[in-house]
Order: sequence, then C-alpha cells, then structure tokens
Amino acid sequence: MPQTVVMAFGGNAITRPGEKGTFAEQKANVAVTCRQLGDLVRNGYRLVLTHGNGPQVGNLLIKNELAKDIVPAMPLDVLVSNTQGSIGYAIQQVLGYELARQGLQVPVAAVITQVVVAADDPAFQNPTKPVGPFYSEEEAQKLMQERGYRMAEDSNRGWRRVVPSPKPLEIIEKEAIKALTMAGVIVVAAGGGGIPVVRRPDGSLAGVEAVIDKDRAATILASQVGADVLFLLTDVERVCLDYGRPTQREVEELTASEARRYLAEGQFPPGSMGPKVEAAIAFVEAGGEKAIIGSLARAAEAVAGRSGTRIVAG
Ligand SMILES: Nc1ncnc2c1ncn2[C@@H]1O[C@H](COP(=O)(O)OP(=O)(O)O)[C@@H](O)[C@H]1O
Ligand SMILES: NC(=O)OP(=O)(O)O
Repeated sequence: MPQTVVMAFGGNAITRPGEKGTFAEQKANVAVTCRQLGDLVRNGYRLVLTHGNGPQVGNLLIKNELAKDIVPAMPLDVLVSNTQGSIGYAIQQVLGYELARQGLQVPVAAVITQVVVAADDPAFQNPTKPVGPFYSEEEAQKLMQERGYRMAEDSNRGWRRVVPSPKPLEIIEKEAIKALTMAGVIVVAAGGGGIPVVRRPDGSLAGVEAVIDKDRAATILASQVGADVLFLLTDVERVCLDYGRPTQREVEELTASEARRYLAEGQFPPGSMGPKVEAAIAFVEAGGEKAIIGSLARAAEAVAGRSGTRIVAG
C-alpha cells in the first residue's frame, strides 16, 4: 500500500518576508520544493498538498480597501477563495512542469475547499492570524489609529495585521479530495486553511470573515486521506527552543509530550510556529507515523530524515 504524504507549503515561505509578493516570486518559491517531489512520486508516494495564504490574502485586503470606491469590496472568505485559485494555479503549473521534466506524467488538480468553523469560536473576538506585509512598530501604530486595524508583532519579524483564525472542524469537499487522491491525482486542497464557512440550522453554508491556519487544516486533511506522514514546510530548517534569544538551539526530534510541554511554556508563538507544533502533536496523537516541521527549500532532505524537526508519538 503506497504511503500517503500531506505537505503544507507555508504562506510566508511562498512569499518570503521582504519580498513584494509578485506572482513570479510565488512561483519561484514554490518551484524550489516542486523540483524535489519527483523522487517521492517515483517511489510511489501519494501526495496531497496544501498551502498558506497569509501574505497573499493580506495583500488582497489592501487592494480591496484601495479600490473600494471603484469596485465592490469582497468579504474575507471570498479573498481566501481567490488565494486558493492563484496559489493552486501556481502549484499546478510549476509542479506539472517539474514532474514532466523528470519524465513523470502525473495530474495535479487544485480543489476549491470549504472548511467548517464554529460561529461562536472565541477566535472571532481575538484575532491572531498575521496577514499581509510586515510593518515597523511606528507604521503599525499609525494603521491602528487611522484604519482601526488590529496589529500584532509576528515572531520578531515586524508588525502585521491580524484577523480571526477559528479552529477548523470539517472539510466539506473531503470525499472529492480523497477520490482524486486514490485515483492517483496530486491534489492541492484546503488552501489558505480552507474557505471558512459556518453551517446554518437549515444545513446551508455561509462564508465568514476569517483566515484558518493551514497547519491546523492540514491535520484534518491528513486524517481524512489517511496520511502516514505530515510535512509542515516553512522558511526555517528546524523548530528552535529559545527562538530569537542567545540561547536559541535547533531541535531534531520531539515526542508529542515534549512538544506539548514546550508549547505550554510559550516557546512557540500563536501566530506562527504555535499552530505548526499543535498540528504536529494532533497528527501523531491521532495515529500518524510522524510529523516533520522543516524548510520548503529542503523538503527532500526532510523526507530523508536529514533536515527538519520530527514530532513523534510518545
Ligand atoms: N521556536 C521557533 N522555532 C522556529 N521558528 C519560529 C519559532 N518561533 C517563531 N518562529 C517563526 O515562525 C516562522 C514560521 O511560521 P510562519 O511564518 O507562520 O510560517 P509559514 O507562513 O511559512 O507557514 C519562522 O519563520 C520563524 O520566524
Ligand atoms: N492560512 C495560513 O495558515 O497562512 P500562512 O501559512 O501564511 O500562515
């Protein structure tokens, strides 16, 4: 039975801090990982990909506001769907080309994915998800005063706008994603954490203004496709303890209970590394073989166990 692998491409790794966020930059960053996936495919792995959208959806919010007197502004759930299309398109185009270059003809398809959240999730009153560009503290103060934005520091990298990030509960298109995966298609699903929707009493769905964390959504995706390994790929090679301090040190392996302890100690911020560690713990505690947090640029080495931080049961 071939192994199934879920890989999450981080939004801040698709548009890296300091980049403008052009589509060419996003494709170039995605290509670095796609070039490394040929061996996985050749060795018979089933691949399910997902991706973040923090920088990208935040940039759409800015466009929304700058053009609001010219064209209608779109709600945040629609902007998330836009990023599923654009980043899904980038991955489809680049991965299809890289696999073909290696003599592998494997279909790649992005699925517009809705993810159910709870209407009363406390996250709606406590926005923590960083989106859009990085600002100086002075610029952030100005945006908070003049635009009423909620802003927060993002892992010592600068200040960013933050939006609600409710807990993902269910992937609506799970059957389609699973059927395509079992048919040998490389599926790009739950992009940007999924389009956040709530289920009304009559069973209908309605979009809500939020950005779900893609690492948390990746855990649900992994359990629904029966993944053996979950990769959370970002722009650092490993998880660190005392990150940003003189005593900073990388960690190669953590048991779920060690990771949970460090999480409780505040080692991993809620808007960046925290959700990755939470997702990794949830995956292995739900029976997954291992979760690996590593660099988008060193995916093959992470698969081979030569890079990344492994979170294992125990
Ligand atoms: N303990 C830690 N170890 C490593 N990176 C950390 C840690 N705490 C915070 N970070 C930050 O988390 C970032 C990755 O989270 P994030 O930017 O949200 O990822 P992505 O958008 O790629 O999924 C790293 O670039 C780093 O700046
Ligand atoms: N939605 C989401 O988790 O995006 P990032 O990967 O950019 O945080």
